[in-house]
Amino acid sequence: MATRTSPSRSSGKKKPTSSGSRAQTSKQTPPQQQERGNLLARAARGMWMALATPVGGSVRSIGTQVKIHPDDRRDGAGLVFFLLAALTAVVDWWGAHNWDHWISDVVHRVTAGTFGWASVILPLALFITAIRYFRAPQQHEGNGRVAIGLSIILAASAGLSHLSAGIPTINQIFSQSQDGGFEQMIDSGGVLGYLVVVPMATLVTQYPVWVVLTVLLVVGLLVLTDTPVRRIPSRLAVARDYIIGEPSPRAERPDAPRGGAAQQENAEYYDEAAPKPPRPKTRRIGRGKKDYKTSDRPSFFAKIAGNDAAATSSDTAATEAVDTAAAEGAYDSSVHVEPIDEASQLKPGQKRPTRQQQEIEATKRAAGFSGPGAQGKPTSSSPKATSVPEAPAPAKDLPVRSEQLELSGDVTYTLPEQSLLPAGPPPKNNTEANAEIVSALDATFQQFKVDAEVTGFSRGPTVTRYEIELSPGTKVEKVTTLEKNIAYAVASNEVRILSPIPGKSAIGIEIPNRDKEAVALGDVLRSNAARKLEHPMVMGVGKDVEGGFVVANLAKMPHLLVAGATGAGKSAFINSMITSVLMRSTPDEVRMVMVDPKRVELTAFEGIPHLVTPIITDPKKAAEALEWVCKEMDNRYDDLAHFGYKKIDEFNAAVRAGKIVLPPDSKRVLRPYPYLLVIVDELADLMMVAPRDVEDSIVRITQLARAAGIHLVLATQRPSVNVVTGLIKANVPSRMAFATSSATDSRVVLDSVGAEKLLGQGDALFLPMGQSKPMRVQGAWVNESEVEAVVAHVKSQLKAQYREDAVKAMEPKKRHIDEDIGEDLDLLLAATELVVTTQFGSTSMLQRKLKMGFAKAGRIMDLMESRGVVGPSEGSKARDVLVSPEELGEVLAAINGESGDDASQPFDGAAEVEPAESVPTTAATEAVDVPAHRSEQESGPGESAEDDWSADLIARDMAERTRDLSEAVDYHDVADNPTGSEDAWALTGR
Ligand SMILES: Nc1ncnc2c1ncn2[C@@H]1O[C@H](COP(=O)(O)OP(=O)(O)OP(=O)(O)O)[C@@H](O)[C@H]1O
Repeated sequence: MATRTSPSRSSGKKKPTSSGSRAQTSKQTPPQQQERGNLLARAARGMWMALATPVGGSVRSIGTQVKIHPDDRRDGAGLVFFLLAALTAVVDWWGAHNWDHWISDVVHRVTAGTFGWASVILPLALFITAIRYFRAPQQHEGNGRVAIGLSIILAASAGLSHLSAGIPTINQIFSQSQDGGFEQMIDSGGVLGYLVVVPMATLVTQYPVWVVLTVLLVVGLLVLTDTPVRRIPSRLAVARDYIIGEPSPRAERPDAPRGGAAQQENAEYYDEAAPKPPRPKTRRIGRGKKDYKTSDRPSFFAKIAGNDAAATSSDTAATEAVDTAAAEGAYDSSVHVEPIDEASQLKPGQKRPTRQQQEIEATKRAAGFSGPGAQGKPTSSSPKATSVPEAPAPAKDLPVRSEQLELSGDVTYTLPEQSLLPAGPPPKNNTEANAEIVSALDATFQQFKVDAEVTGFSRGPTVTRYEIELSPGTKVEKVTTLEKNIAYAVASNEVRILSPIPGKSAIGIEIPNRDKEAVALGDVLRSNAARKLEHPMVMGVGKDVEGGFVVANLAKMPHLLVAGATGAGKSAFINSMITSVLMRSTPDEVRMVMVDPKRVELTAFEGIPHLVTPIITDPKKAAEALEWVCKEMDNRYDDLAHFGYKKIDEFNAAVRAGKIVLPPDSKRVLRPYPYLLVIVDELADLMMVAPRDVEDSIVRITQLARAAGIHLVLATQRPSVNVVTGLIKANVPSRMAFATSSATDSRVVLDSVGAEKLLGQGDALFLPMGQSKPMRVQGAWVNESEVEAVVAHVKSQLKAQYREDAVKAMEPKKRHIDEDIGEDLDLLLAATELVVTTQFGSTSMLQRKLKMGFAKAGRIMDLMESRGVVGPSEGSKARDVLVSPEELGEVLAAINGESGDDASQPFDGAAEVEPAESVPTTAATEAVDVPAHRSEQESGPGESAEDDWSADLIARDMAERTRDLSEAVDYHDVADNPTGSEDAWALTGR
């Protein structure tokens, strides 16, 4: 029944249902249509890109191959301009407008109607634009220049065409027949020509207009080709040489004297703050090698076509000289921050923010405000951005450093051009988001009846620091206790309060920008701060909270710890660091060892000539590499001691000056030592494999290597005390903390809280050696295509020549395993470790712990006896253990056949060693003696040695953290922090 009634019921409701479904259908129609529309648009776009991508690829492969990261490509737009160029060329150059076809007619009327006779240059302009889109879409500055140059040329040409046609006016044009009028427009300067000429011609006579437009045309050409007026003769010479196919004689004068004409010409590229005019730094490396010369030919043609790198090198290749000024004095301290005001002109003791204060005062005066220092309660005034972030410098060469190493051989090594690192977008100064925050802060102060006001702010790329001034008699704590309310008012939980801002009688409130900006590495390296430094180890760090550029000298740090949670920006920082060094140093000045256990972060740098060994990805080999670095350090020290120098820079200077005289029978050729930069991208991976060896090597290197020119950069995403041990920390004085996952991690890196509140993506606290408080910076960013371009340039100059001894040091060691051990090596190692660490020589313990039978345990015990690990059997009693835990590593190496000539010998030191008096009891003590050679294989399956080891480390970690926490509480008490919050920014630095 139910089955029968059901259809009737449904039929009874058929009408409404169907209408309902219709209604539903009609309701769904717009989204469906929209979706279909989206799909169609996506499909069309996909097809267009499928066409455009191969065209773009082909254009990029012509001449000097250009590599551009897929994210940066603009092939779609490039193809549009390319097709437009082709269409206008067919119509306006090859007379297709006479074909009597509506398409050619429309195109001709649009182009010639707009530009008149100047439409003949339109295809060229469109073609140049297309090429820029294909080959240099990321060079915003260059593209802007080309667009401006082309616009000026088109406007001036249209104007000149209109002049030459006798300046027809609108009346004349339209007084004739309809067609005739438009034809006259086409035959003169088009609409554009009319608009350019007629206003001028009504004011003055024709002749000055001719002059103005001709000058404008020349200016357009100069802008397009990026040619300063002074360089016109040299550019013309290059153009002539290019046309007649002769190399420019200017490029072939590597010994051109300093300060020569060419150099002076270059000087105009630099602002006055730059210490020296730019020249490409060229070095000669490797005897008998091919002579690499920068070709002068591409020049301005290359500039237009988007190959600015080649063009700039050709501009500057005219000069090469060997600088002789000595090093040390010219070098800098470790960190330089580009002041955003005229700090350099301040008198000693004068406070830096004078200009800011003046500005604020001016603002206040304008608003009728008398400040708290003057008359009590502040009235409202509109705060201004107290600093104007520095605009990025143009992409030009850096000045050549005064110290150039005298290198042997015939290879001319040219540093990468600055244009390989394009400029970033100009910094924002004062945005709507800032104004909103200012009013939110003021409202909060009013709400809580605090006599304070926002008097200004300095905007950095990631955060803005708002400056708060208090009325006399208002406690600072009234503002600092409002931290949570301020965070609520500005809808951000990342608020930090600095009380006071160092060097100012003002409280700083740092609030993240809603409209953040990236900091391009190119801009940092072209900043005045970087230009002033000549050291090859100077790196672009980023920008500080006030928008000033921060650069640092890695050699002065002298070792750096980089830490932060995953995704916080460590790898980006390391990429920027290596790229900075590649931009500024030849392989003979800086050599590098790169350890990349993650295997992906540093691969882009594989094969660069600065490398001493191929990039090391195996953590075990990395431990060996660190040992090699220790040996290299020892060798350098031997030389320093032998020749009586204290520092490698002094030794190098003496070698270059020929002051070091070798004994007559010596065959050695003395050469300056390059700086050695050792980069470890994940320290934790190394510490897992061989904690003691790695720690030992790092501590040795960090303690001594500075004078030997060896510098370590250690990065880790696990800044816990078992990775960054107390010893490592004590010897690595400079720190770069990206966002950490906890305040404890922040304390491990910086000895203070603060890093856990960073925003990620390059936001960092930088604590260079000797500074008491960390500085907040936004790390410099270099994208993959920029890295690729720099690496390609460097590799094109020279192939990597790895150091044989370094490569050999990492080859697996030959092992001489005793025959009587046979297959039982792993068991013997595990048993030795067990017996020595427990100091208990019992066969039944071996049976239990290592899960082996009685016969096997007896045999292993005999093997240990024959190697002096345990004494002879004493019946049912446990055997004496003759090796102390301190000697375990040595014994294991001997059994493992790793100790060279003595490998096959039984360990014979045991007899002289007193058995350890007691087994270490506390976790912390045990952890110190944890053997370096444990592995899963070596430990028994039931009670894994790895587990023991982890437990030890956890115990150590706990101990350290407890100590840190207690210190934190002490510090907190001392620091008069009424908020009771350990996280207050006021406490972040010591
Ligand atoms: N300086 C920066 N400017 C802008 N964005 C950045 C910056 N640094 C990092 N980022 C962004 O953050 C992402 C993660 O950065 P990065 O790979 O360097 O992190 P990480 O700390 O090395 O992480 P992991 O330890 O997992 O490798 C980058 O892909 C990038 O989008």
